[in-house]
Amino acid sequence: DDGFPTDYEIAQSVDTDPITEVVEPLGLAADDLDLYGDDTAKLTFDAIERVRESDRDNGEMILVTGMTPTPMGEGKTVTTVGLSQAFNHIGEDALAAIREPSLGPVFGVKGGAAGGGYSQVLPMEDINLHFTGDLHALTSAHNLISTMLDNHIKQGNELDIAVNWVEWPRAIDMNDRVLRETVIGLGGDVTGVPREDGFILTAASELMAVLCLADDLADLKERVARIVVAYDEDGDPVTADDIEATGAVTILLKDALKPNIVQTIEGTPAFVHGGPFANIAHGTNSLIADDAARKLSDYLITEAGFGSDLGAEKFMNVVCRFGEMEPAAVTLVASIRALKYHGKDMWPADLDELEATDVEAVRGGFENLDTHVENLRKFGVPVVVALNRFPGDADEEVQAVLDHCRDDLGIEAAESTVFGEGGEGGADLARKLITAIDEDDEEFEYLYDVDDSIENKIETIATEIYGAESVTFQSSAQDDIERMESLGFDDVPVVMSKTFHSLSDTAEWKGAPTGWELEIQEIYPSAGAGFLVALTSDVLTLPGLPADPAAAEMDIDSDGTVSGLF
Ligand SMILES: Nc1ncnc2c1ncn2[C@@H]1O[C@H](COP(=O)(O)OP(=O)(O)O)[C@@H](O)[C@H]1O
Ligand SMILES: O=COP(=O)(O)O
Ligand SMILES: [Mg+2]
Repeated sequence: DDGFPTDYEIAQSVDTDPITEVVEPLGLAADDLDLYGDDTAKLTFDAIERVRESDRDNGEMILVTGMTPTPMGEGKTVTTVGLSQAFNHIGEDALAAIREPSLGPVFGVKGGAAGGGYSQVLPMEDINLHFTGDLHALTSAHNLISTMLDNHIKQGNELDIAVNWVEWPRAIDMNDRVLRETVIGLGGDVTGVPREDGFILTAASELMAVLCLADDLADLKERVARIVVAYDEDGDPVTADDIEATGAVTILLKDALKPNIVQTIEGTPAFVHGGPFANIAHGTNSLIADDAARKLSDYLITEAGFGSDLGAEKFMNVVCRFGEMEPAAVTLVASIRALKYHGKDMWPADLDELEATDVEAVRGGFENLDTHVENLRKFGVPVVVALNRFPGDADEEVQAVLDHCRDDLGIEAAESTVFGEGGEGGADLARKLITAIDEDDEEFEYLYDVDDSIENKIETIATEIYGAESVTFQSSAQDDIERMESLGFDDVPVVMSKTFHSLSDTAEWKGAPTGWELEIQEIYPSAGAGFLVALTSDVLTLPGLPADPAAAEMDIDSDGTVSGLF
Protein backbone atom coordinates (compact mmCIF):
# COMPACT_ATOMS: atom_id res chain seq x y z
CA ASP A 1 0.00 0.00 0.00
CA ASP A 2 1.88 3.09 -1.25
CA GLY A 3 -0.46 5.51 0.49
CA PHE A 4 -1.91 6.44 -2.88
CA PRO A 5 -5.72 6.22 -2.80
CA THR A 6 -7.13 3.19 -4.64
CA ASP A 7 -8.85 3.63 -8.00
CA TYR A 8 -12.13 3.01 -6.23
CA GLU A 9 -11.44 5.62 -3.53
CA ILE A 10 -10.53 8.20 -6.18
CA ALA A 11 -13.65 7.30 -8.17
CA GLN A 12 -15.82 7.65 -5.07
CA SER A 13 -14.33 11.09 -4.34
CA VAL A 14 -15.66 12.54 -7.60
CA ASP A 15 -19.24 13.72 -8.16
CA THR A 16 -20.27 12.64 -11.62
CA ASP A 17 -22.46 14.91 -13.73
CA PRO A 18 -25.70 13.58 -15.27
CA ILE A 19 -24.71 11.90 -18.53
CA THR A 20 -27.33 14.02 -20.34
CA GLU A 21 -25.25 17.11 -19.42
CA VAL A 22 -21.92 15.44 -20.22
CA VAL A 23 -22.94 14.67 -23.83
CA GLU A 24 -24.68 18.02 -24.48
CA PRO A 25 -21.51 19.71 -25.87
CA LEU A 26 -21.42 16.89 -28.44
CA GLY A 27 -24.79 17.99 -29.78
CA LEU A 28 -26.52 14.97 -28.26
CA ALA A 29 -29.87 15.52 -26.57
CA ALA A 30 -31.62 13.44 -23.91
CA ASP A 31 -33.80 11.69 -26.50
CA ASP A 32 -30.63 10.47 -28.25
CA LEU A 33 -29.95 8.38 -25.17
CA ASP A 34 -31.34 5.27 -23.51
CA LEU A 35 -30.50 6.06 -19.89
CA TYR A 36 -29.11 3.40 -17.56
CA GLY A 37 -29.20 5.45 -14.36
CA ASP A 38 -27.92 9.05 -14.14
CA ASP A 39 -24.35 8.58 -15.37
CA THR A 40 -24.58 5.85 -18.00
CA ALA A 41 -26.42 5.70 -21.31
CA LYS A 42 -26.59 3.95 -24.66
CA LEU A 43 -26.77 5.90 -27.91
CA THR A 44 -30.03 5.08 -29.72
CA PHE A 45 -29.93 3.67 -33.27
CA ASP A 46 -31.60 6.84 -34.57
CA ALA A 47 -28.93 8.97 -32.94
CA ILE A 48 -26.17 6.74 -34.37
CA GLU A 49 -27.61 7.10 -37.89
CA ARG A 50 -27.99 10.88 -37.53
CA VAL A 51 -24.45 11.29 -36.23
CA ARG A 52 -23.02 9.01 -38.92
CA GLU A 53 -24.71 11.00 -41.68
CA SER A 54 -23.54 14.37 -40.37
CA ASP A 55 -21.32 16.15 -42.90
CA ARG A 56 -18.74 16.92 -40.22
CA ASP A 57 -15.30 15.54 -41.11
CA ASN A 58 -14.24 12.47 -39.20
CA GLY A 59 -11.98 13.30 -36.28
CA GLU A 60 -8.35 12.17 -36.27
CA MET A 61 -8.00 8.73 -34.72
CA ILE A 62 -5.11 8.03 -32.36
CA LEU A 63 -4.48 4.39 -31.50
CA VAL A 64 -2.99 3.52 -28.10
CA THR A 65 -0.99 0.31 -28.06
CA GLY A 66 1.89 -0.99 -25.98
CA MET A 67 5.10 -2.91 -25.71
CA THR A 68 5.01 -6.54 -24.56
CA PRO A 69 3.48 -6.15 -21.08
CA THR A 70 3.99 -7.69 -17.66
CA PRO A 71 0.88 -9.67 -16.64
CA MET A 72 -0.42 -6.57 -14.85
CA GLY A 73 -0.55 -4.44 -17.99
CA GLU A 74 1.45 -1.23 -18.58
CA GLY A 75 -1.27 1.40 -18.86
CA LYS A 76 -2.86 1.50 -22.32
CA THR A 77 -6.37 2.03 -20.94
CA VAL A 78 -5.10 4.54 -18.38
CA THR A 79 -3.24 6.35 -21.18
CA THR A 80 -6.27 6.26 -23.51
CA VAL A 81 -8.51 7.86 -20.89
CA GLY A 82 -5.74 10.19 -19.74
CA LEU A 83 -4.96 11.34 -23.29
CA SER A 84 -8.59 12.16 -24.02
CA GLN A 85 -8.53 14.32 -20.87
CA ALA A 86 -5.15 15.82 -21.86
CA PHE A 87 -6.46 16.91 -25.28
CA ASN A 88 -9.41 18.61 -23.58
CA HIS A 89 -7.01 20.11 -21.01
CA ILE A 90 -5.06 21.84 -23.82
CA GLY A 91 -8.25 23.07 -25.45
CA GLU A 92 -8.71 20.38 -28.10
CA ASP A 93 -11.91 18.34 -28.61
CA ALA A 94 -11.28 14.67 -27.92
CA LEU A 95 -13.20 11.55 -26.95
CA ALA A 96 -12.02 8.18 -25.72
CA ALA A 97 -13.32 4.84 -26.95
CA ILE A 98 -12.33 1.82 -24.87
CA ARG A 99 -13.58 -1.71 -24.41
CA GLU A 100 -15.89 -2.86 -21.67
CA PRO A 101 -14.33 -5.14 -19.02
CA SER A 102 -14.84 -8.89 -18.69
CA LEU A 103 -15.57 -10.34 -15.25
CA GLY A 104 -12.82 -12.88 -15.91
CA PRO A 105 -9.86 -10.57 -15.30
CA VAL A 106 -11.82 -8.43 -12.78
CA PHE A 107 -11.90 -11.39 -10.36
CA GLY A 108 -8.56 -12.74 -11.54
CA VAL A 109 -5.16 -11.12 -12.09
CA LYS A 110 -5.51 -7.85 -13.99
CA GLY A 111 -8.54 -6.48 -12.22
CA GLY A 112 -10.70 -3.86 -13.87
CA ALA A 113 -10.29 -2.24 -17.27
CA ALA A 114 -11.71 1.21 -16.63
CA GLY A 115 -8.33 2.93 -16.42
CA GLY A 116 -7.01 4.01 -13.03
CA GLY A 117 -5.91 6.82 -10.76
CA TYR A 118 -7.02 10.20 -12.14
CA SER A 119 -7.51 8.71 -15.60
CA GLN A 120 -10.44 6.37 -15.31
CA VAL A 121 -14.00 6.21 -16.55
CA LEU A 122 -16.87 6.38 -14.08
CA PRO A 123 -18.76 4.75 -12.47
CA MET A 124 -15.83 2.29 -12.43
CA GLU A 125 -17.46 -0.22 -10.07
CA ASP A 126 -20.51 -0.53 -12.34
CA ILE A 127 -18.42 -0.57 -15.54
CA ASN A 128 -16.23 -3.34 -14.12
CA LEU A 129 -19.23 -5.43 -13.00
CA HIS A 130 -22.60 -5.68 -14.78
CA PHE A 131 -22.41 -2.29 -16.57
CA THR A 132 -25.29 -2.24 -19.07
CA GLY A 133 -25.51 -6.02 -19.34
CA ASP A 134 -23.79 -6.39 -22.72
CA LEU A 135 -21.51 -9.24 -21.60
CA HIS A 136 -24.46 -11.07 -20.03
CA ALA A 137 -26.46 -10.62 -23.26
CA LEU A 138 -23.55 -11.96 -25.30
CA THR A 139 -23.13 -14.96 -22.98
CA SER A 140 -26.84 -15.80 -23.22
CA ALA A 141 -26.90 -15.32 -26.99
CA HIS A 142 -23.80 -17.49 -27.40
CA ASN A 143 -25.29 -20.27 -25.29
CA LEU A 144 -28.67 -20.05 -27.02
CA ILE A 145 -26.85 -21.15 -30.19
CA SER A 146 -25.29 -24.06 -28.28
CA THR A 147 -28.63 -25.03 -26.77
CA MET A 148 -30.42 -24.97 -30.13
CA LEU A 149 -27.59 -26.90 -31.75
CA ASP A 150 -27.66 -29.75 -29.26
CA ASN A 151 -31.42 -29.69 -29.29
CA HIS A 152 -31.33 -30.11 -33.08
CA ILE A 153 -29.08 -33.14 -32.68
CA LYS A 154 -31.37 -34.57 -29.98
CA GLN A 155 -34.53 -33.98 -32.01
CA GLY A 156 -33.44 -36.18 -34.92
CA ASN A 157 -30.47 -34.29 -36.37
CA GLU A 158 -32.12 -33.55 -39.73
CA LEU A 159 -29.07 -31.52 -40.80
CA ASP A 160 -26.91 -34.60 -40.24
CA ILE A 161 -24.54 -32.61 -38.01
CA ALA A 162 -21.33 -34.52 -37.35
CA VAL A 163 -21.54 -34.83 -33.58
CA ASN A 164 -17.76 -34.78 -33.24
CA TRP A 165 -17.37 -31.82 -35.57
CA VAL A 166 -19.22 -29.12 -33.68
CA GLU A 167 -17.18 -25.90 -33.82
CA TRP A 168 -19.31 -23.81 -31.49
CA PRO A 169 -18.33 -24.17 -27.80
CA ARG A 170 -20.28 -22.80 -24.87
CA ALA A 171 -19.30 -19.48 -23.26
CA ILE A 172 -18.99 -18.07 -19.77
CA ASP A 173 -17.80 -14.68 -18.55
CA MET A 174 -15.62 -16.10 -15.79
CA ASN A 175 -12.04 -17.47 -15.70
CA ASP A 176 -13.21 -21.00 -14.95
CA ARG A 177 -10.44 -23.18 -16.42
CA VAL A 178 -12.08 -26.52 -15.51
CA LEU A 179 -14.73 -25.85 -18.16
CA ARG A 180 -12.21 -25.74 -20.99
CA GLU A 181 -12.91 -29.34 -21.99
CA THR A 182 -16.17 -31.01 -20.96
CA VAL A 183 -18.37 -33.94 -21.94
CA ILE A 184 -22.08 -33.14 -22.33
CA GLY A 185 -25.22 -35.15 -23.07
CA LEU A 186 -24.63 -37.71 -20.33
CA GLY A 187 -27.63 -39.27 -18.58
CA GLY A 188 -28.98 -41.56 -21.25
CA ASP A 189 -31.25 -41.06 -24.19
CA VAL A 190 -33.60 -38.72 -22.34
CA THR A 191 -30.79 -36.18 -22.14
CA GLY A 192 -29.26 -36.33 -25.55
CA VAL A 193 -26.24 -37.47 -27.49
CA PRO A 194 -23.02 -37.48 -25.43
CA ARG A 195 -20.22 -35.47 -27.04
CA GLU A 196 -17.11 -33.51 -26.16
CA ASP A 197 -17.68 -29.79 -25.65
CA GLY A 198 -16.01 -26.96 -23.79
CA PHE A 199 -16.35 -23.33 -22.77
CA ILE A 200 -14.59 -20.20 -23.94
CA LEU A 201 -14.55 -16.79 -22.28
CA THR A 202 -17.36 -14.59 -23.64
CA ALA A 203 -14.70 -12.10 -24.79
CA ALA A 204 -13.48 -14.81 -27.19
CA SER A 205 -16.92 -15.59 -28.61
CA GLU A 206 -17.41 -14.88 -32.29
CA LEU A 207 -20.57 -13.04 -31.24
CA MET A 208 -18.32 -10.50 -29.45
CA ALA A 209 -16.42 -9.92 -32.69
CA VAL A 210 -19.70 -9.76 -34.64
CA LEU A 211 -21.07 -7.17 -32.20
CA CYS A 212 -17.88 -5.11 -32.54
CA LEU A 213 -17.82 -5.17 -36.35
CA ALA A 214 -21.53 -4.90 -37.22
CA ASP A 215 -22.78 -1.68 -38.83
CA ASP A 216 -26.34 -1.81 -37.51
CA LEU A 217 -29.09 -4.24 -36.47
CA ALA A 218 -29.69 -5.55 -40.01
CA ASP A 219 -25.96 -6.17 -40.53
CA LEU A 220 -25.71 -7.81 -37.09
CA LYS A 221 -28.51 -10.21 -38.05
CA GLU A 222 -26.86 -11.09 -41.39
CA ARG A 223 -23.58 -11.74 -39.64
CA VAL A 224 -25.19 -13.94 -36.97
CA ALA A 225 -26.86 -15.96 -39.72
CA ARG A 226 -23.47 -16.69 -41.36
CA ILE A 227 -21.75 -18.04 -38.25
CA VAL A 228 -20.45 -21.57 -38.87
CA VAL A 229 -21.44 -23.66 -35.82
CA ALA A 230 -20.63 -27.16 -37.08
CA TYR A 231 -19.98 -29.35 -40.12
CA ASP A 232 -22.25 -32.13 -41.38
CA GLU A 233 -21.14 -35.67 -42.21
CA ASP A 234 -20.27 -34.50 -45.76
CA GLY A 235 -17.98 -31.82 -44.34
CA ASP A 236 -20.31 -29.01 -45.37
CA PRO A 237 -20.71 -26.08 -42.93
CA VAL A 238 -23.82 -25.78 -40.76
CA THR A 239 -24.66 -22.17 -39.84
CA ALA A 240 -26.57 -20.48 -37.06
CA ASP A 241 -29.28 -19.83 -39.63
CA ASP A 242 -29.45 -23.53 -40.51
CA ILE A 243 -30.41 -24.27 -36.89
CA GLU A 244 -32.89 -21.34 -36.99
CA ALA A 245 -31.15 -19.35 -34.26
CA THR A 246 -30.65 -16.08 -36.15
CA GLY A 247 -33.70 -14.14 -35.01
CA ALA A 248 -33.63 -15.13 -31.38
CA VAL A 249 -29.89 -14.47 -31.05
CA THR A 250 -30.26 -11.04 -32.64
CA ILE A 251 -33.16 -10.21 -30.31
CA LEU A 252 -30.91 -11.02 -27.33
CA LEU A 253 -28.26 -8.61 -28.72
CA LYS A 254 -30.48 -5.74 -29.85
CA ASP A 255 -29.56 -3.51 -26.89
CA ALA A 256 -25.97 -4.71 -26.56
CA LEU A 257 -25.34 -3.40 -30.09
CA LYS A 258 -25.94 0.18 -28.93
CA PRO A 259 -22.71 1.81 -27.73
CA ASN A 260 -22.41 2.82 -24.07
CA ILE A 261 -21.46 6.37 -23.11
CA VAL A 262 -20.05 7.33 -19.73
CA GLN A 263 -17.70 10.07 -18.50
CA THR A 264 -14.05 10.23 -17.49
CA ILE A 265 -13.06 11.42 -14.04
CA GLU A 266 -12.56 14.90 -15.57
CA GLY A 267 -16.04 14.90 -17.05
CA THR A 268 -15.25 14.26 -20.71
CA PRO A 269 -17.51 11.80 -22.58
CA ALA A 270 -16.15 8.32 -23.24
CA PHE A 271 -17.50 5.41 -25.28
CA VAL A 272 -17.14 1.99 -23.63
CA HIS A 273 -18.41 -0.76 -25.92
CA GLY A 274 -17.54 -4.30 -26.85
CA GLY A 275 -14.82 -6.29 -25.12
CA PRO A 276 -12.77 -8.69 -27.26
CA PHE A 277 -9.31 -9.45 -25.85
CA ALA A 278 -6.40 -9.06 -28.25
CA ASN A 279 -4.72 -12.43 -27.62
CA ILE A 280 -7.78 -14.65 -28.26
CA ALA A 281 -9.79 -12.18 -30.42
CA HIS A 282 -9.32 -8.94 -32.35
CA GLY A 283 -8.89 -6.75 -29.29
CA THR A 284 -10.61 -3.40 -29.91
CA ASN A 285 -13.95 -1.75 -29.11
CA SER A 286 -16.87 -1.63 -31.51
CA LEU A 287 -16.77 0.06 -34.90
CA ILE A 288 -20.14 1.62 -34.07
CA ALA A 289 -18.48 3.46 -31.16
CA ASP A 290 -15.56 4.53 -33.36
CA ASP A 291 -17.90 5.72 -36.15
CA ALA A 292 -20.00 7.77 -33.73
CA ALA A 293 -17.04 9.15 -31.78
CA ARG A 294 -15.17 10.24 -34.92
CA LYS A 295 -18.20 12.27 -36.01
CA LEU A 296 -18.55 13.88 -32.59
CA SER A 297 -15.03 15.11 -31.97
CA ASP A 298 -11.81 16.37 -33.58
CA TYR A 299 -9.77 13.58 -32.00
CA LEU A 300 -10.69 10.02 -31.02
CA ILE A 301 -8.30 8.20 -28.69
CA THR A 302 -8.86 4.46 -28.78
CA GLU A 303 -6.98 1.40 -27.51
CA ALA A 304 -6.05 -2.04 -28.83
CA GLY A 305 -5.29 -4.79 -26.33
CA PHE A 306 -1.95 -6.18 -25.17
CA GLY A 307 1.24 -5.45 -27.16
CA SER A 308 1.31 -3.99 -30.66
CA ASP A 309 1.97 -7.53 -32.03
CA LEU A 310 -1.63 -8.34 -31.05
CA GLY A 311 -4.09 -5.47 -30.65
CA ALA A 312 -2.41 -2.95 -32.95
CA GLU A 313 -1.67 -5.45 -35.74
CA LYS A 314 -5.32 -6.51 -35.75
CA PHE A 315 -6.54 -2.93 -35.46
CA MET A 316 -4.58 -1.98 -38.58
CA ASN A 317 -5.10 -5.10 -40.70
CA VAL A 318 -8.65 -6.05 -39.66
CA VAL A 319 -10.56 -3.26 -37.91
CA CYS A 320 -9.34 -0.35 -40.06
CA ARG A 321 -9.92 -2.42 -43.21
CA PHE A 322 -13.52 -3.22 -42.20
CA GLY A 323 -14.15 0.25 -40.81
CA GLU A 324 -12.55 2.04 -43.79
CA MET A 325 -10.58 4.16 -41.39
CA GLU A 326 -6.96 4.71 -40.44
CA PRO A 327 -5.05 5.93 -37.40
CA ALA A 328 -3.53 9.42 -37.76
CA ALA A 329 -0.93 8.47 -35.15
CA VAL A 330 -0.05 5.70 -32.72
CA THR A 331 0.87 6.07 -29.06
CA LEU A 332 3.13 3.23 -27.94
CA VAL A 333 2.89 2.86 -24.16
CA ALA A 334 6.09 1.81 -22.41
CA SER A 335 6.80 1.47 -18.71
CA ILE A 336 10.01 1.24 -16.71
CA ARG A 337 8.78 -1.97 -15.11
CA ALA A 338 8.06 -3.63 -18.46
CA LEU A 339 11.44 -2.55 -19.84
CA LYS A 340 13.19 -4.08 -16.79
CA TYR A 341 11.00 -7.21 -17.10
CA HIS A 342 12.48 -7.71 -20.60
CA GLY A 343 15.93 -6.43 -19.67
CA LYS A 344 16.17 -8.98 -16.86
CA ASP A 345 14.72 -11.71 -19.11
CA MET A 346 12.26 -12.40 -16.29
CA TRP A 347 9.65 -15.15 -16.31
CA PRO A 348 7.37 -15.33 -14.47
CA ALA A 349 7.10 -11.62 -13.61
CA ASP A 350 8.08 -10.68 -10.06
CA LEU A 351 6.75 -7.15 -9.69
CA ASP A 352 8.59 -6.63 -6.38
CA GLU A 353 11.88 -7.40 -8.08
CA LEU A 354 11.03 -4.84 -10.75
CA GLU A 355 10.80 -2.07 -8.14
CA ALA A 356 14.55 -1.57 -7.61
CA THR A 357 16.18 1.20 -9.67
CA ASP A 358 18.24 -0.44 -12.42
CA VAL A 359 19.05 1.68 -15.48
CA GLU A 360 21.00 -1.15 -17.11
CA ALA A 361 17.95 -3.43 -16.90
CA VAL A 362 15.87 -0.62 -18.43
CA ARG A 363 18.33 -0.42 -21.32
CA GLY A 364 18.15 -4.21 -21.65
CA GLY A 365 14.45 -3.85 -22.44
CA PHE A 366 14.96 -1.46 -25.35
CA GLU A 367 15.13 -4.31 -27.91
CA ASN A 368 11.47 -5.13 -27.16
CA LEU A 369 10.41 -1.46 -27.32
CA ASP A 370 12.39 -0.92 -30.53
CA THR A 371 10.80 -3.93 -32.22
CA HIS A 372 7.33 -2.59 -31.44
CA VAL A 373 8.31 0.84 -32.85
CA GLU A 374 9.78 -0.70 -36.01
CA ASN A 375 6.71 -2.89 -36.48
CA LEU A 376 4.31 0.03 -36.14
CA ARG A 377 6.32 2.13 -38.62
CA LYS A 378 5.66 -0.57 -41.24
CA PHE A 379 2.03 0.61 -41.39
CA GLY A 380 3.14 4.10 -42.44
CA VAL A 381 1.88 5.83 -39.29
CA PRO A 382 3.76 8.21 -36.98
CA VAL A 383 4.60 6.71 -33.57
CA VAL A 384 5.04 8.63 -30.31
CA VAL A 385 6.23 6.70 -27.26
CA ALA A 386 4.32 7.37 -24.01
CA LEU A 387 6.43 6.51 -21.01
CA ASN A 388 3.74 5.81 -18.46
CA ARG A 389 5.39 6.83 -15.20
CA PHE A 390 4.69 4.62 -12.17
CA PRO A 391 5.40 5.66 -8.57
CA GLY A 392 8.97 4.71 -7.74
CA ASP A 393 10.34 5.10 -11.28
CA ALA A 394 13.71 6.85 -10.91
CA ASP A 395 14.50 10.03 -12.88
CA GLU A 396 17.60 8.43 -14.41
CA GLU A 397 15.54 5.48 -15.62
CA VAL A 398 12.98 7.80 -17.20
CA GLN A 399 15.69 9.94 -18.80
CA ALA A 400 17.39 6.85 -20.28
CA VAL A 401 14.17 5.97 -22.12
CA LEU A 402 13.50 9.48 -23.40
CA ASP A 403 17.12 9.84 -24.57
CA HIS A 404 16.99 6.43 -26.29
CA CYS A 405 13.84 7.34 -28.23
CA ARG A 406 15.24 10.67 -29.33
CA ASP A 407 18.88 9.70 -29.98
CA ASP A 408 18.62 6.07 -31.13
CA LEU A 409 15.12 5.74 -32.56
CA GLY A 410 14.69 9.27 -33.83
CA ILE A 411 11.09 9.42 -32.61
CA GLU A 412 9.25 11.59 -30.13
CA ALA A 413 8.64 10.31 -26.61
CA ALA A 414 6.82 11.91 -23.72
CA GLU A 415 6.72 11.10 -20.05
CA SER A 416 3.09 10.61 -19.09
CA THR A 417 1.78 11.15 -15.57
CA VAL A 418 -1.92 10.90 -16.40
CA PHE A 419 -2.42 8.23 -13.74
CA GLY A 420 -1.37 10.52 -10.92
CA GLU A 421 -2.28 13.89 -12.45
CA GLY A 422 -5.14 13.30 -14.91
CA GLY A 423 -5.24 15.21 -18.19
CA GLU A 424 -2.56 17.72 -17.20
CA GLY A 425 -0.11 14.82 -16.95
CA GLY A 426 -0.58 14.08 -20.66
CA ALA A 427 -0.30 17.60 -22.11
CA ASP A 428 3.24 17.09 -23.47
CA LEU A 429 2.22 13.76 -25.00
CA ALA A 430 -0.90 15.31 -26.55
CA ARG A 431 1.08 18.16 -28.11
CA LYS A 432 3.67 15.75 -29.53
CA LEU A 433 0.90 13.66 -31.07
CA ILE A 434 -0.73 16.72 -32.65
CA THR A 435 2.65 17.74 -34.11
CA ALA A 436 3.27 14.19 -35.38
CA ILE A 437 -0.13 14.22 -37.10
CA ASP A 438 0.41 17.65 -38.63
CA GLU A 439 3.87 16.70 -39.92
CA ASP A 440 2.96 13.21 -41.16
CA ASP A 441 3.50 12.75 -44.88
CA GLU A 442 3.32 8.96 -45.15
CA GLU A 443 0.50 6.81 -46.50
CA PHE A 444 -1.18 4.31 -44.17
CA GLU A 445 -0.86 0.78 -45.54
CA TYR A 446 -2.00 -2.71 -44.55
CA LEU A 447 0.60 -5.38 -44.03
CA TYR A 448 -1.00 -7.81 -46.51
CA ASP A 449 -3.68 -7.98 -49.16
CA VAL A 450 -6.74 -10.12 -48.36
CA ASP A 451 -6.27 -11.83 -51.74
CA ASP A 452 -2.88 -13.17 -50.65
CA SER A 453 -2.94 -16.89 -49.82
CA ILE A 454 -3.84 -17.84 -46.24
CA GLU A 455 -0.29 -19.12 -45.72
CA ASN A 456 1.17 -15.88 -47.02
CA LYS A 457 -1.00 -13.69 -44.79
CA ILE A 458 0.02 -15.69 -41.72
CA GLU A 459 3.69 -15.77 -42.74
CA THR A 460 3.66 -12.00 -43.25
CA ILE A 461 2.33 -11.37 -39.74
CA ALA A 462 4.68 -13.95 -38.19
CA THR A 463 7.87 -12.69 -39.85
CA GLU A 464 7.15 -8.95 -40.06
CA ILE A 465 5.55 -8.53 -36.62
CA TYR A 466 6.51 -11.46 -34.37
CA GLY A 467 10.08 -11.80 -35.73
CA ALA A 468 9.64 -15.48 -36.63
CA GLU A 469 12.12 -17.03 -39.07
CA SER A 470 9.35 -19.08 -40.71
CA VAL A 471 5.96 -20.70 -40.11
CA THR A 472 5.04 -24.39 -39.99
CA PHE A 473 1.45 -25.51 -40.42
CA GLN A 474 0.47 -28.68 -38.55
CA SER A 475 -1.21 -31.21 -40.87
CA SER A 476 -4.58 -30.39 -39.28
CA ALA A 477 -3.98 -26.71 -40.08
CA GLN A 478 -3.10 -27.64 -43.68
CA ASP A 479 -6.43 -29.50 -43.93
CA ASP A 480 -8.14 -26.41 -42.50
CA ILE A 481 -6.53 -24.22 -45.17
CA GLU A 482 -7.71 -26.52 -47.96
CA ARG A 483 -11.23 -26.52 -46.55
CA MET A 484 -11.27 -22.72 -46.20
CA GLU A 485 -10.14 -22.41 -49.82
CA SER A 486 -12.76 -24.90 -51.03
CA LEU A 487 -15.43 -23.01 -49.05
CA GLY A 488 -14.27 -19.80 -50.70
CA PHE A 489 -13.41 -18.41 -47.30
CA ASP A 490 -9.80 -17.45 -47.92
CA ASP A 491 -9.93 -13.85 -49.16
CA VAL A 492 -10.43 -12.41 -45.69
CA PRO A 493 -8.09 -11.02 -42.99
CA VAL A 494 -6.55 -13.31 -40.38
CA VAL A 495 -6.87 -12.84 -36.60
CA MET A 496 -3.99 -14.58 -34.83
CA SER A 497 -4.52 -16.20 -31.44
CA LYS A 498 -1.17 -16.03 -29.61
CA THR A 499 0.28 -15.50 -26.14
CA PHE A 500 0.58 -11.85 -25.12
CA HIS A 501 3.56 -12.53 -22.83
CA SER A 502 6.05 -12.53 -25.70
CA LEU A 503 6.46 -11.22 -29.24
CA SER A 504 6.91 -14.91 -30.08
CA ASP A 505 4.53 -17.81 -29.43
CA THR A 506 6.51 -18.79 -26.33
CA ALA A 507 5.46 -16.93 -23.17
CA GLU A 508 8.82 -17.04 -21.40
CA TRP A 509 10.82 -15.57 -24.29
CA LYS A 510 11.31 -11.87 -23.51
CA GLY A 511 12.84 -9.07 -25.55
CA ALA A 512 12.82 -9.64 -29.32
CA PRO A 513 13.20 -13.40 -29.93
CA THR A 514 14.81 -14.35 -33.26
CA GLY A 515 15.67 -17.62 -35.02
CA TRP A 516 12.43 -19.36 -34.05
CA GLU A 517 9.58 -20.90 -36.02
CA LEU A 518 5.87 -20.15 -35.51
CA GLU A 519 3.67 -23.24 -35.46
CA ILE A 520 0.02 -23.02 -36.51
CA GLN A 521 -2.25 -25.61 -34.89
CA GLU A 522 -5.62 -24.82 -36.39
CA ILE A 523 -7.38 -22.32 -38.62
CA TYR A 524 -11.11 -21.80 -38.47
CA PRO A 525 -13.55 -19.33 -40.03
CA SER A 526 -15.36 -16.62 -38.11
CA ALA A 527 -17.79 -16.28 -41.00
CA GLY A 528 -20.03 -13.89 -39.09
CA ALA A 529 -17.15 -11.58 -38.17
CA GLY A 530 -15.62 -11.95 -41.64
CA PHE A 531 -12.16 -13.20 -40.80
CA LEU A 532 -10.17 -16.38 -40.21
CA VAL A 533 -8.74 -17.26 -36.78
CA ALA A 534 -5.33 -18.95 -36.64
CA LEU A 535 -4.43 -20.71 -33.37
CA THR A 536 -0.80 -20.87 -32.32
CA SER A 537 0.41 -23.07 -29.44
CA ASP A 538 -1.83 -23.55 -26.40
CA VAL A 539 -3.51 -20.16 -26.25
CA LEU A 540 -6.09 -20.32 -23.50
CA THR A 541 -9.47 -19.19 -24.78
CA LEU A 542 -10.71 -19.77 -21.25
CA PRO A 543 -8.16 -18.40 -18.75
CA GLY A 544 -7.94 -19.60 -15.14
CA LEU A 545 -7.78 -17.77 -11.84
CA PRO A 546 -4.42 -17.27 -10.08
CA ALA A 547 -3.61 -18.84 -6.71
CA ASP A 548 -4.66 -15.57 -5.02
CA PRO A 549 -7.54 -14.23 -7.12
CA ALA A 550 -8.50 -10.58 -6.76
CA ALA A 551 -11.95 -11.85 -5.82
CA ALA A 552 -10.61 -13.13 -2.51
CA GLU A 553 -9.71 -9.56 -1.49
CA MET A 554 -13.10 -8.07 -2.34
CA ASP A 555 -15.76 -7.06 0.14
CA ILE A 556 -18.89 -4.99 0.48
CA ASP A 557 -20.20 -3.43 3.66
CA SER A 558 -23.78 -2.94 4.75
CA ASP A 559 -24.14 0.46 3.08
CA GLY A 560 -22.96 -0.98 -0.23
CA THR A 561 -19.42 0.37 -0.17
CA VAL A 562 -17.25 -1.98 -2.17
CA SER A 563 -13.58 -2.71 -1.42
CA GLY A 564 -10.88 -4.66 -3.23
CA LEU A 565 -12.34 -3.89 -6.66
CA PHE A 566 -9.50 -2.54 -8.80
N1 LIG B 1 1.16 5.23 -14.02
C1 LIG B 1 0.59 4.30 -13.25
N2 LIG B 1 0.83 4.26 -11.92
C2 LIG B 1 0.26 3.30 -11.15
N3 LIG B 1 -0.57 2.32 -11.62
C3 LIG B 1 -0.84 2.34 -12.94
C4 LIG B 1 -0.28 3.30 -13.82
N4 LIG B 1 -0.74 3.04 -15.09
C5 LIG B 1 -1.53 1.95 -14.99
N5 LIG B 1 -1.60 1.53 -13.70
C6 LIG B 1 -2.34 0.35 -13.22
O1 LIG B 1 -1.79 -0.77 -13.90
C7 LIG B 1 -2.82 -1.68 -14.30
C8 LIG B 1 -2.80 -1.80 -15.82
O2 LIG B 1 -3.24 -0.56 -16.38
P1 LIG B 1 -4.16 -0.61 -17.70
O3 LIG B 1 -4.36 0.78 -18.19
O4 LIG B 1 -5.36 -1.45 -17.43
O5 LIG B 1 -3.17 -1.38 -18.68
P2 LIG B 1 -3.53 -2.08 -20.08
O6 LIG B 1 -4.77 -1.46 -20.59
O7 LIG B 1 -2.32 -1.82 -20.91
O8 LIG B 1 -3.69 -3.54 -19.75
C9 LIG B 1 -4.13 -1.09 -13.76
O9 LIG B 1 -4.39 -1.65 -12.48
C10 LIG B 1 -3.81 0.38 -13.62
O10 LIG B 1 -4.62 1.02 -12.63
O1 LIG C 1 -6.95 -7.55 -24.66
C1 LIG C 1 -6.27 -7.08 -23.72
O2 LIG C 1 -6.39 -5.78 -23.35
P1 LIG C 1 -5.47 -5.06 -22.27
O3 LIG C 1 -4.07 -5.13 -22.78
O4 LIG C 1 -6.00 -3.64 -22.21
O5 LIG C 1 -5.65 -5.80 -20.97
MG1 LIG D 1 -6.64 -2.25 -20.98
